[in-house]
Amino acid sequence: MDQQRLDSYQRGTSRDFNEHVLHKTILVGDSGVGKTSLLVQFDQGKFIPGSFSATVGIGFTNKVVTVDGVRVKLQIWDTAGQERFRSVTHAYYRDAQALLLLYDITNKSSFDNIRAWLTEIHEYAQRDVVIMLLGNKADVSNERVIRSEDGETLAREYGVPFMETSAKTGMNVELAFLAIAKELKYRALWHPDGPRFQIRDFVESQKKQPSCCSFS
Ligand SMILES: Nc1nc2c(ncn2[C@@H]2O[C@H](COP(=O)(O)OP(=O)(O)OP(=O)(O)O)[C@@H](O)[C@H]2O)c(=O)[nH]1
Repeated sequence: MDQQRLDSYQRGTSRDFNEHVLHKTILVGDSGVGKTSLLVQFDQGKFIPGSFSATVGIGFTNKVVTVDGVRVKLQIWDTAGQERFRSVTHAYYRDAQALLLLYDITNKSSFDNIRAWLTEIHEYAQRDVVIMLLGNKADVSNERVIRSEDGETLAREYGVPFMETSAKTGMNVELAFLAIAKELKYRALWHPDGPRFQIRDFVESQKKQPSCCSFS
């Protein structure tokens, strides 16, 4: 991009915002938390139970999200949760603009490992990367072992937005990517006189809670 176009792009007056910018977004979290399923639900609007073998290494899907009339191109990378692929996935953190960090609400160790994931993210990713915490499998209420409040408390501690999702029912799946796209668009078109956008407030105002929570 030449300087003039870069300036107009940064002022938010460029018409080719979507044409030039691919926003790299990465899905991370323990093996089996539902990263591939979440991406398939977002990309294809469907859930195929038990159909995916564990992700090997890393792969990506491009998806355009329309935010306030602007098309934001997300390049969403699905990483392998298994420990043995960790050195491969670290290399991808560096130029990521957003990270969706997942745990499984029916699996305590996937939640306990979130702190270790955040330590890795802080070590390998850019300092200003957008991070969102997602408690997935919110549809499985009878096997829930992590309360929604626990996810909220952890997210507050790290200053990141949080919501529960279900790759099965689609609950909050689009919202998670929309919120990321909105934040990235806001940053790219930031202008001191422009409207402010707070991703955490947006998520809090939009997110749906699971219809039934038998766990207490
Ligand atoms: N009920 C329910 N099952 C889910 C949900 N998301 C994923 N699953 C199931 O959980 C299992 C693991 O899902 P994957 O999407 O392969 O998990 P992953 O995080 O990509 O796993 P790795 O590739 O090993 O890192 C599969 O059997 C999915 O069908 C969900 O929201 N609800």
